[in-house]
Amino acid sequence: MLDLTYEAPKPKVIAGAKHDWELVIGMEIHAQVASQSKLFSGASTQVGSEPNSNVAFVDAAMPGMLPVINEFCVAQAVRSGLGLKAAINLRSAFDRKNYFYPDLPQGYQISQLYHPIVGEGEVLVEMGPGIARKVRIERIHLEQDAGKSIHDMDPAMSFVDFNRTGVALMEIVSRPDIRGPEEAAAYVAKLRQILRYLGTCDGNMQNGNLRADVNVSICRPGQYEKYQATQDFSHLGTRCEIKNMNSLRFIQQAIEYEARRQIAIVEDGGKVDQETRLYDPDKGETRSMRSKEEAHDYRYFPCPDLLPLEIEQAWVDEIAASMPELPDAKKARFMGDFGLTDYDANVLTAEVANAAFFEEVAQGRDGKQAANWVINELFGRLNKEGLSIAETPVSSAQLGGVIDLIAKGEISGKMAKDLFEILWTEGGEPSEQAAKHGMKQVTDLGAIEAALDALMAANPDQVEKARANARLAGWFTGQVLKATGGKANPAVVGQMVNQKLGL
Ligand SMILES: Nc1ncnc2c1ncn2[C@@H]1O[C@H](COP(=O)(O)OP(=O)(O)OP(=O)(O)O)[C@@H](O)[C@H]1O
Ligand SMILES: [Mg+2]
Ligand SMILES: [Mg+2]
Repeated sequence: MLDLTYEAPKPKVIAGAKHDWELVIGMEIHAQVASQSKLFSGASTQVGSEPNSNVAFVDAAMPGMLPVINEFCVAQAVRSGLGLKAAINLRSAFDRKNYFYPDLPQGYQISQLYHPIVGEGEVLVEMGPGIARKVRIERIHLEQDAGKSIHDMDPAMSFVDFNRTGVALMEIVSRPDIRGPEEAAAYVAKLRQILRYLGTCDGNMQNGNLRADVNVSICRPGQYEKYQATQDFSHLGTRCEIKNMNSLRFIQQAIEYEARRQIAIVEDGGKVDQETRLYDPDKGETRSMRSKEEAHDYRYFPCPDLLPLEIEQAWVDEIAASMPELPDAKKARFMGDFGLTDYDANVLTAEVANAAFFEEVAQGRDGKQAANWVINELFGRLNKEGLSIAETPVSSAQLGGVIDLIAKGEISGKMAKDLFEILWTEGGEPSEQAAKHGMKQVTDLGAIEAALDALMAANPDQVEKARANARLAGWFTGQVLKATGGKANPAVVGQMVNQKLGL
């Protein structure tokens, strides 16, 4: 495997009225666990069902109902942890996080504050070829999602849908190692990519399947290094937490706005209050939701309904043995085995299904050529039509067939594009379609020779001129190509012309 060595990108610096400021960002990502049933009940996690149709008695907090842990959700959390190179805690425990809200029938959320299932890990976030930052993961804990309040159905009433109540979430908490808006977006994108490779979260941000709480603070240059050296947070500024972001673009806008807001406060001699804020994309600003003083007292305590969660190392090892190849490893392998550029390798490994398709096309063929065809022709066309790779009308075998015809000199690169178009609309076997549509280049030496002989016989003066001046031989090549309707292979014709003219 190729060893990718990286240098760290520079932190973003914002010039205030008085000083330069650096950004410090830490994220809490809520990722919905990909699972058929909920964390503590057998109710379905299906989205788009009739409201309140996927609700077990325990989800609705009926008296006397007890939660039963879903082993598959635990396995998914372990798999996610392994994917982030994190320590797996063989013993973890659930706590009650108490608060009152209409979409939370229990009046508490079962979460893991003190003993999360996953400990420290890391994510490599690339900011360009050879430039990447390691973002440390502090922990991943399992918790229940809440239901959904619906306020827009009736002007006078509110409704509540408990279908999402009790669905398993992983809260993935990073250290404050992210140093700018672009890095923050790249971090979320990378995490999403890893989870999708692992199959532990669908990562559909629009549906809120993956959402981020973004913690932002500012500090003077040099302060962050002191924090890094000591892990002492007092070197950093006070953080504000922007809740529930589910768009990479808005995450960047919110961070930028929030940093400038904090800089203005501090340069004005004020102090940043630690508070929870919301981003309003229409106004492009964050506003306060609640300050530290108003913060919930969650009255955390160990959930008496659940025993501590004990898992065995052998089970963790079993999960580790079934891990798929992850994005960084796949990218390095594509660059090494297929000679791809950093850019092409990123594009081809962005989604695991795309990577698999590319590998089928590239196997036993020229990797760079396969990459060009997959990225420029296939992905270009899929994008234009709004189709996913699963819906492609041209299979990997068909695309491979097109590349083989070019490699054998049977069709030209230009014709190959026409052939691709035919396969896209009509389907069929590439070689047969090329023949049927008269695309195959004449590599039949007999046919080329006959055309050339006739041409030389009809133009004795041209023959003489070309023998005296080799640069005029190209005329014959051009004429033969014309005579064969552009289907002769130019290299083959050129060679034969030289040979016949004795050049
Ligand atoms: N000075 C700071 N600047 C930016 N981010 C910070 C700073 N200090 C801490 N953070 C980040 O804030 C996040 C804190 O998340 P954590 O889940 O530990 O606690 P919380 O936000 O207090 O609790 P809750 O889960 O109830 O929101 C982490 O991602 C951490 O890296
Ligand atoms: Mg948190
Ligand atoms: Mg938080």
